[in-house]
Amino acid sequence: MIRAEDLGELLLPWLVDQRWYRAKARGARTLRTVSATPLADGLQHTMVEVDSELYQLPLGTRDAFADPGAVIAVDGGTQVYDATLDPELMGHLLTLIARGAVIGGLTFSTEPGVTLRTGLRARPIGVEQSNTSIVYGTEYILKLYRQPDPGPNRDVRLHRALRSVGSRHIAAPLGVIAEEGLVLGFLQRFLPDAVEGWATATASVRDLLAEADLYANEVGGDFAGEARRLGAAVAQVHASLADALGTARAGAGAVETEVDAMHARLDTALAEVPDLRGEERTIREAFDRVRALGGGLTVQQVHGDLHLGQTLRTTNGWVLIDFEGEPAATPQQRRTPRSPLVDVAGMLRSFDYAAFHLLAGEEADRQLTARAQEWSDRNRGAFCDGYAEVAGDPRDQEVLLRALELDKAVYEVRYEHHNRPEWRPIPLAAIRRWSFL
Ligand SMILES: Nc1ncnc2c1ncn2[C@@H]1O[C@H](COP(=O)(O)OP(=O)(O)O)[C@@H](O)[C@H]1O
Ligand SMILES: O=P(O)(O)O[C@H]1O[C@H](CO)[C@@H](O[C@H]2O[C@H](CO)[C@@H](O)[C@H](O)[C@H]2O)[C@H](O)[C@H]1O
Repeated sequence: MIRAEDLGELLLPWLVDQRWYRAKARGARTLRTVSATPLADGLQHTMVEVDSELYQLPLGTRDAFADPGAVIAVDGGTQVYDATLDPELMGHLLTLIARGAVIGGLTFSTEPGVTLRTGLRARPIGVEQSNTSIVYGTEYILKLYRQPDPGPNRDVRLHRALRSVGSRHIAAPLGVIAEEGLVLGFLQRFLPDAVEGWATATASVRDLLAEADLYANEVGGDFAGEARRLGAAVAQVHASLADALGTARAGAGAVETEVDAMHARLDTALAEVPDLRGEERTIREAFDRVRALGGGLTVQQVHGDLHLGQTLRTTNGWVLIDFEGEPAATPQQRRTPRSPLVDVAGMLRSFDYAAFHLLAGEEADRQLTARAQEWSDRNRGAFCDGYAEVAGDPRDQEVLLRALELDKAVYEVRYEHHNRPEWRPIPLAAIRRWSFL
């Protein structure tokens, strides 16, 4: 058995370097192996506690692993590495799910009625992610939650709920890996023809910025039709979630709690990012206007962390992925029903990101800024039009929508500050633009 403690000195800096390691700013000091389960020759499933937070770490061991860059440590002449990078070892996981295996405390299961094909070539998806996903052939994708949530897994629960009412806008859930009630892995249908919404949207922005003399509706890569269809798809997902899991009326007390939470998130962001201070008053006023709405709000389960990177355009329309909810929220907060406008606000912010990301860090150019603004307005509008074709027009709830967008932008300023400082000007500039309205 490999004990993470024995690899401590090498494992800790490696962990802090991983995109999925959440407490980057704090670093990592202590390490404890919580469970170590051999799953196959050279594959050990490991749960470790890093400074009292639980992480999932499948470890591989070989005399010499093909990718020397992936090696974490050498233990008595054997290389120890991140097993998610080893196609053969990841192939075992699919076999275990297909068989419904139980090994130690780990259970592998398929969803009712699902029969899996095994022996498919496994490959890591290879994009920067919060978790780690492995693709099997062109058929399945397995997400391994790096920091699994205690209690019911929201991603799995919401996918099952959407599946139960026949939603066309998700990738079908196929199987689960769990340990003592903790969901560690989620297998879904892979959509091989899918293109990320972020990629298609930003290609369209590039087209526009390259065409000095054409308007957004005249360039080849106009995105407004897609933005409208995406708006309709998001509204349909909201309707399906309401069908499957119900809606509720959040009374005045719950609205107060929501507004207080926005202020608290702003307090945290202000303490970490002083650049926000100039905008504090405008943001707080926008939050407080929500208190005056009275009458309460209709709330339900929503996506919770919706942006263009969580949308896939397939030949059959738009699909939403990753229903874990906002990474910075606690599991309890993520489970609390919220207004569907939370997702609308997330998408509207994302159109603004797509429009302005090419200009971040550049000397302000009035012409390019105006073009980016044109793209943003056109596509934000089209998204709301599409949403309104299926449900109420989100723009009719202007006060709430504005507060939620600002709340999201504050979250983004903090997110970028810690993860991509060069992108921090994108949400900051958006907040400043609103400040001058
Ligand atoms: N069903 C799927 N079919 C095709 N690609 C997918 C599918 N699910 C996820 N992806 C790809 O994997 C990436 C990461 O998936 P996601 O669920 O967002 O993981 P994470 O929680 O790690 O961010 C997505 O951005 C998308 O490119
Ligand atoms: O890792 P997740 O997908 O759960 O979400 C986190 O990372 C996102 C960045 O990948 C971040 O999204 C922000 O950047 C996007 C462009 O890369 C943009 O489309 C989003 O609108 C913007 O919020 C997300 O906020 C964060 O939770």
